Amino acid sequence: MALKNQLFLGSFVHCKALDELEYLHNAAICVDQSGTIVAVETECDAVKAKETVFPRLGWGDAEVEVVAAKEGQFFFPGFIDTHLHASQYPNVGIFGKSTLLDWLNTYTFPLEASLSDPAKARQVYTRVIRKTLSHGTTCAAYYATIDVPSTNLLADLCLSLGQRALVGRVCMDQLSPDYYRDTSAETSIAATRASIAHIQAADPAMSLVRPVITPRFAPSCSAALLRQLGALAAEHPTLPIQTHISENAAEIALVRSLFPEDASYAAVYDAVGLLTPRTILAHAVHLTAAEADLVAARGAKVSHCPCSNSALASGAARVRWLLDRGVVCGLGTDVSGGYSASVLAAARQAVLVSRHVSLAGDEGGEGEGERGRERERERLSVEEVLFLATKGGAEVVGLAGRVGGFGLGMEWDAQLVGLGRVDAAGEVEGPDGGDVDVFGWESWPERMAKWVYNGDDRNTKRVWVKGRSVHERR
Ligand SMILES: O=c1[nH]c(=O)c2nc[nH]c2[nH]1
Repeated sequence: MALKNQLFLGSFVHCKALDELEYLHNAAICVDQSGTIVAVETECDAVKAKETVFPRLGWGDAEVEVVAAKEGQFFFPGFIDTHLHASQYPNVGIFGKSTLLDWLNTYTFPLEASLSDPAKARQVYTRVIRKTLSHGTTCAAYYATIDVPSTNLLADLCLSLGQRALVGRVCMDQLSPDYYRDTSAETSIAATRASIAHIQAADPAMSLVRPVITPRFAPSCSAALLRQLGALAAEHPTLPIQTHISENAAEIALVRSLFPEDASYAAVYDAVGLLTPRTILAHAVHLTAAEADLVAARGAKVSHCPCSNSALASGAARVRWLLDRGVVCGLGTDVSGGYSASVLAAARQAVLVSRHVSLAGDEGGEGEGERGRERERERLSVEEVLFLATKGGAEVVGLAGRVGGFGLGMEWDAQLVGLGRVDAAGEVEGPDGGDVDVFGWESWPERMAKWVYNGDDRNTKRVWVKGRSVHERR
């Protein structure tokens, strides 16, 4: 159905810089039928918009749908999940005491293999898209499985349900069970080509869905497969690439033993042309300084996955350290290594993990002088994790300037957030605010902090992607 022009009214909050949110109150944003922001006006209500903005845009009143945020609600850019496995969604929360390598064999490969059943794939993929949309995720970088038809189905479902996505057919030709492995590098490449062709035909302009070249991780790929994937990436210079790196100590030791001629894990990818500005590296928990510098020099990006890194006991990634080295970072839920499909939960965990990082090296006193200042810098703020969840994520998935904020010319990927309002009798008035109680005296930065620490999908009232309404909480 064709979109109408839309006028959004109320409070808008988005990231201006890494540590700075911009608050626009009594504002208006006009979004045209293509889903593009064509006007951002402050101190503007519906009457003023109709009198002064619509004529400028050539809009007649009758053609415009008006969406007004209620008192206390605000529009926020949609979240960008830079790393999750759609095929693992049924396993969220199921990992026992496992760590990465035994978790893959025990929980993950059997589930992923079972999604070659088309009915099961449709069920799981429909649910993960609806679930993530309900949490405000307007763009997701998905891993599917090795199965081409169900990978293609995931892309088709993203298009029909309206979620922006990168969709990757997983490449893996070694070190997994026989029942779940590409039979050779050549079959892996042929299957990947088939999936790329399908997704490109489904959305030729890549307006919503793009294929992404997806070597699972170095241990899953023979040297021949990695080389051929590097060649495929060179042949398709606009396609993104996604993989895992340096998540867990046993995995890093395995990479060292499998690729003894390469100086490091990052060097394995670099040697075959897979470390590029289009590359999304999930985890990056234990990178050495030389590897972080190589990643920065190549312009590759990092998806920080704090829920997964904590759940699978992989370690605490040093986000400030990566940012200081010039590595662009976003947030990933990493379902189902991560136990939640919510980017807000990942943002919250990113704050908490950064506080653990700041304790490393001594017994965690406040710290005096230089070390005390370093400690404080290591701790991420609410503003910073919201940046990672939106603008940072946009850069990670190659959509900087297009989504992640409310600038003129950007696409309207947004969520309407509502918090609980406590009345004079101590009851919550109006719609369900979930765990977030606002008394009315809080500043806006305090409200944002309350949302980050206690918010969930009950606060996500409505979601739009490219101007299309794709979720509404009833
Ligand atoms: O968190 C992770 N999830 C996975 O599915 C995976 N595969 C390789 N390495 C991985 N790490």
